[in-house]
Amino acid sequence: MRFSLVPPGPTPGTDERRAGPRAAAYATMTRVALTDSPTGLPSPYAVFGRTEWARLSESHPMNLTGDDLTRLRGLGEPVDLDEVESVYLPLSRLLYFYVEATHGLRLATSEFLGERPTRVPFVVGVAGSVAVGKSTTARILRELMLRWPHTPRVELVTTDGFLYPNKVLEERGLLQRKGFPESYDRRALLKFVADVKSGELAVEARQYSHLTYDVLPATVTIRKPDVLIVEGLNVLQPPTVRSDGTNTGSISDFFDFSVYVDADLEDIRRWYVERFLRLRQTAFADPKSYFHRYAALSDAQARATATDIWTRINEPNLIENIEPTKGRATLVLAKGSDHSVETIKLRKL
Ligand SMILES: Nc1ncnc2c1ncn2[C@@H]1O[C@H](COP(=O)(O)OP(=O)(O)OP(=O)(O)O)[C@@H](O)[C@H]1O
Ligand SMILES: CC(C)(CO)[C@@H](O)C(=O)NCCC(=O)O
Repeated sequence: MRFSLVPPGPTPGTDERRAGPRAAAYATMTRVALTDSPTGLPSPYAVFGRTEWARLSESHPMNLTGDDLTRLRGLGEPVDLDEVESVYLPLSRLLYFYVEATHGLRLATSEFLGERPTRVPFVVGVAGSVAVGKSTTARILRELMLRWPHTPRVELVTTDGFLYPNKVLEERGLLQRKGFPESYDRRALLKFVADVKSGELAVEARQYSHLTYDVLPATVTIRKPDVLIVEGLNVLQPPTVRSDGTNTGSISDFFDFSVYVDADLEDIRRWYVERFLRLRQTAFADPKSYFHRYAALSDAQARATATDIWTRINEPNLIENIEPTKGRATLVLAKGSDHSVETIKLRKL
């Protein structure tokens, strides 16, 4: 890696302590970045260990309580307050800077065009595999943003609501491809995000039920939020060119920031299977659950069923469609086998 790509900061081990926590974190990043270039090309990411990253929250107060976290945590997600403080609080601070800077850029465009400036919703994408914990990540980020000064309106929408109904998936032979890009009404999703971003007063978001394993008839109205978080497997998919030469467009074109929640494939598979085992006592026990028939399975049978669903559907989707979009994210949260975030990669180039 060329030296010029290393960000300005104190020389490691010399000015580090004197220059404060941010500089110390930079110094660590520099050391990692120098060894993080397997292709020989400069990596666009600065890489932080959790301790170094934690220092970047400066002295922002942690105002999320244990009760808040219990409400936000997904099934089987062990995220604790220490993780919120060391991983998500600095990220919330960074996002605050991004929101302000993006608004500043828009003001410049308005001034150039001689138009009255308007506040455009800031859109954050959260991507990653099924069962990696992205819904919890999205919910925690929302909660921290809600605590910013001036209490912004932050809405969270999952792309699951834009899956085609099971009936349509069945007709198209896509029921075993749920979560693959073609199983979503991508045009409706794109229109939804574009409408929110263009300042429409009220935009309808479709909803999904994991209980019935289908989209819901009722929509939810999104009214001019300051921040919109869009969480889903394939939110970072690039646009593609149709056979007639036109471009499909992509919701990621509307993102101002994106997060990819990453972990080793074996770990995610294990989390998926363990969650499936736990769901037998909770969601599957409900007769309305699409998976109710699985509630009575033994551990071994449940493991086999979950592994089969994972191997046929979710794993190929991760490998073919989700993982390849990782390099498009502004920030990658890499989890260790115990589910906790170990490394944070922030796009700098
Ligand atoms: N079959 C199911 N029945 C009921 N709830 C489920 C079912 N599958 C997943 N869930 C719950 O729905 C939420 C979203 O699940 P989904 O598989 O979309 O997760 P995800 O966003 O990949 O998960 P995660 O939040 O773990 O990344 C999770 O909190 C999960 O516990
Ligand atoms: C709804 C999705 C696609 C994404 O959340 C996922 O949870 C899912 O249902 N995948 C299909 C295979 C499975 O049932 O796990």
